[in-house]
Amino acid sequence: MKDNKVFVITGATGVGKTTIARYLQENYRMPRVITHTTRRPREREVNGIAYYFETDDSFENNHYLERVTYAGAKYGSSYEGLDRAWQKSQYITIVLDTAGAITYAQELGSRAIIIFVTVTSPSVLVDRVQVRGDDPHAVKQRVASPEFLRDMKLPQNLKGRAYELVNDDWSKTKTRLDLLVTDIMHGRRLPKKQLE
Ligand SMILES: Nc1ncnc2c1ncn2[C@@H]1O[C@H](COP(=O)(O)OP(=O)(O)OP(=O)(O)O)[C@@H](O)[C@H]1O
Ligand SMILES: Nc1nc2c(ncn2[C@@H]2O[C@H](COP(=O)(O)O)[C@@H](O)[C@H]2O)c(=O)[nH]1
Repeated sequence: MKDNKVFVITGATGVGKTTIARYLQENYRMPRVITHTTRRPREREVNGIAYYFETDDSFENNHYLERVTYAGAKYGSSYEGLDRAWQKSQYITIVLDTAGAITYAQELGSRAIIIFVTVTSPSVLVDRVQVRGDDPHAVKQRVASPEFLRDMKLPQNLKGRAYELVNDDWSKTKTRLDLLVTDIMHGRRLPKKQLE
């Protein structure tokens, strides 16, 4: 049986999780697990690509490995979504909040490679999501949520378990990702610390 792995990319809003998942998809052909949410689509977000957008009722029709509430909306990753992605590739990605990342670490053990993404100066995050085109009202609500503040810091349960990646400079981030992915694909273990 193939040694399936999922790269779990976690951290606060705007740190660059989705950008990292896209990079791994484009450069390493890693499919991203599409998760489910009840929040409204942002401009340019397409159903079945960004998320499966659900109503409160339809959200309940899936079988979730984990589910959370984040800034007032429901989010969940289904067993089916994970298996669909693993059918396409041994290495896949998923973008989760830190509560979801903790569950993945507990449930999947060494099959889950956890990457905790941060930035040195949190003030850049609002600028980044505004540049992305998020609705200013939604941004205000998001940065006031307890989940946003929580996800700025590596949770205790992930200390010594997650790779920490500072995404201030995109070209450095790509180099760090390339080194990590190559090591994982060759079965080499890096010590769990900040990726340099
Ligand atoms: N290193 C970087 N420097 C500057 N801008 C960046 C960098 N990395 C990502 N960005 C930009 O920041 C914005 C937010 O990135 P992204 O959507 O990947 O964040 P996210 O962590 O997935 O956010 P969310 O959790 O809200 O979906 C995007 O416009 C992206 O292009
Ligand atoms: N635990 C889970 N977290 C998820 C899932 N899908 C997305 N997310 C995370 O939620 C926040 C908010 O996302 P946004 O797209 O509204 O900005 C972010 O941290 C995502 O990574 C999921 O299925 N489970």
